[in-house]
Amino acid sequence: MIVKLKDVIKRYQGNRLALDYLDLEIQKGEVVGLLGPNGAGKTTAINAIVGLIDVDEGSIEVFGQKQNGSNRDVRKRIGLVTQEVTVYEDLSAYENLLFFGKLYGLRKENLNRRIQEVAKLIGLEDRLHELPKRYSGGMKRRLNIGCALLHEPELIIMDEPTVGIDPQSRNYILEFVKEIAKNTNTAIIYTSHYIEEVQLISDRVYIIDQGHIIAKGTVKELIEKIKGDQVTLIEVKHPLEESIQKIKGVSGVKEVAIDKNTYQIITEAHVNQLDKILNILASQTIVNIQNQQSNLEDVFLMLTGKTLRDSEV
Ligand SMILES: Nc1ncnc2c1ncn2[C@@H]1O[C@H](COP(=O)(O)OP(=O)(O)OP(=O)(O)O)[C@@H](O)[C@H]1O
Repeated sequence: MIVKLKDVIKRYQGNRLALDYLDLEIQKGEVVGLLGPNGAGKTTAINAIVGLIDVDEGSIEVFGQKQNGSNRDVRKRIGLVTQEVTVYEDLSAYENLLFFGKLYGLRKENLNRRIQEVAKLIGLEDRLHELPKRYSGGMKRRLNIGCALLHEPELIIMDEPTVGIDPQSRNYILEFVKEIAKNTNTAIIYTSHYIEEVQLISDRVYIIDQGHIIAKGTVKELIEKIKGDQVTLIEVKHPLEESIQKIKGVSGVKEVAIDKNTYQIITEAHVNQLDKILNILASQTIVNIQNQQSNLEDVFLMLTGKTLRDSEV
């Protein structure tokens, strides 16, 4: 087992519970997606795994050793990509890689070989001698990730690595995470509040909400949970909060939420209550109605009664 968290509790000032009996396990070679809205506890969980914060209760083992924050051997085997980009803007990309490589104890041929390999992986081999301040946000992000990969860590942790970057860089990152997973035996923890990403790259997914794992399994297993349920999306011009309760009152309706201008409604299979629902929405201008196959977003909605997005702060 690469990582094992059991009943971990973390309280911040004011008794705010960031982790609430959190359990998490990651095996060698697995890509694990940690999916949850902003404030769910993803970063806190990562900081606890890496040993950057102390937790109040529970146990954390990394590479079979108890995590106590001061074990340098454990730190050296982890590649951490934090939410903030931490590259030196006044050093070239090459010099950044050189600097971080040395920090991890790489030397000479080994260091050079790794810089070339990583530069290729992150797609910056042609722009290695430019200053990152001339890069796009996405390129800086890729360089930042590259710096954490040089020492061939056995565990890579990426905290929302695609937030706020261009789609090209985003695809690049997703592709090379998949490539690392395929070609090496590295365990990867990838946090995100983008369902599509997690769905695309994870072997297993943990859904976290309010510091607690509310569901786990492969994407397929999670979707199985609501298999048979129907998901209906009704887009209106001006959705009304009060309609949610009314729709929930229709028999066969399991969960309702509003995402932007769209009511997301999960109903039991073979129950057709569309006419009743449309009656409730009679005073609202309907733009579009569609039925869709269930996805992880719907699993989240079923489990928490809210969409991933409306939990954002
Ligand atoms: N240093 C801190 N002091 C007090 N409260 C904190 C601190 N760090 C996090 N929290 C709180 O703990 C909870 C979990 O935060 P955390 O950053 O782990 O969530 P997250 O899922 O990573 O969200 P995000 O994607 O926004 O970073 C939130 O309620 C947050 O406000």
